[in-house]
Amino acid sequence: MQAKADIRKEVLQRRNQLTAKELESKSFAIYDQLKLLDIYKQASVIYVYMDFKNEVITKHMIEDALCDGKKVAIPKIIDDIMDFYYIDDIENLKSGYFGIREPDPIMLAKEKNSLMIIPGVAFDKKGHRIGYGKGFYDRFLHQHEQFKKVALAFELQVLDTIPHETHDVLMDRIITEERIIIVNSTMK
Ligand SMILES: Nc1nc2c(c(=O)[nH]1)N(C=O)[C@@H](CNc1ccc(C(=O)N[C@@H](CCC(=O)O)C(=O)O)cc1)CN2
Ligand SMILES: Nc1ncnc2c1ncn2[C@@H]1O[C@H](COP(=O)(O)OP(=O)(O)OP(=O)(O)O)[C@@H](O)[C@H]1O
Repeated sequence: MQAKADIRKEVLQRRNQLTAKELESKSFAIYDQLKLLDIYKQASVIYVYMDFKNEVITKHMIEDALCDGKKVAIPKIIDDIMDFYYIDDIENLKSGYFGIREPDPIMLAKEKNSLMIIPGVAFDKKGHRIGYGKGFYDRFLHQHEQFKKVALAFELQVLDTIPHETHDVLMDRIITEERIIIVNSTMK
């Protein structure tokens, strides 16, 4: 099996080759599927990343969610710890960690069992995830076990199997532009 670092490099290289048009259309297809899920429709709060580089675009989701009256919480890294803060306007995000747009750390989000929309570099069908290698999501999710974890990824990011460790937290669903991978069928 390939080492995590090799997989990260290879998948990022492939994801970087997507054109702006492909990014848009695939991201819309993913958002369209997410919108149909009961867990999304019923969520009054969503924890979601602000897309950067060639991640699945979340901008429209954030704008729609705020418009629909959902509370939206976005991650920010402070002293090497990731936490989530509510935002009321996407325009108020500021360039932070590695240039990712982050919220002002004013309203700390403290939900325990909300829906979390998770980014990543590579996934496998069993719900394993490789991120940028800093373990931010793993650590956060270990401390917040009750979140419903829905990952967004392009099909090119889903591999048959990826190396995993005991501290890895599994995704419940992975949505790509082609399918929804159900890892945890008991999640409602
Ligand atoms: N949109 C988004 N926000 C997020 C995350 C994420 O994956 N996506 N995170 C999830 O943890 C946290 C930030 N984690 C990060 C960890 C490392 C690097 C980083 O090293 N970036 C370098 C190298 C990338 C590469 O390997 O090519 C860079 O961007 O130059 C960036 C973000 C919190 N916010
Ligand atoms: N629950 C945890 N507690 C303590 N350290 C952890 C935990 N999870 C991950 N780490 C550490 O964080 C580092 C990166 O972990 P890993 O390679 O799993 O990150 P990743 O999932 O690719 O990245 P990220 O979550 O930032 O997107 C490793 O050194 C790992 O030991």
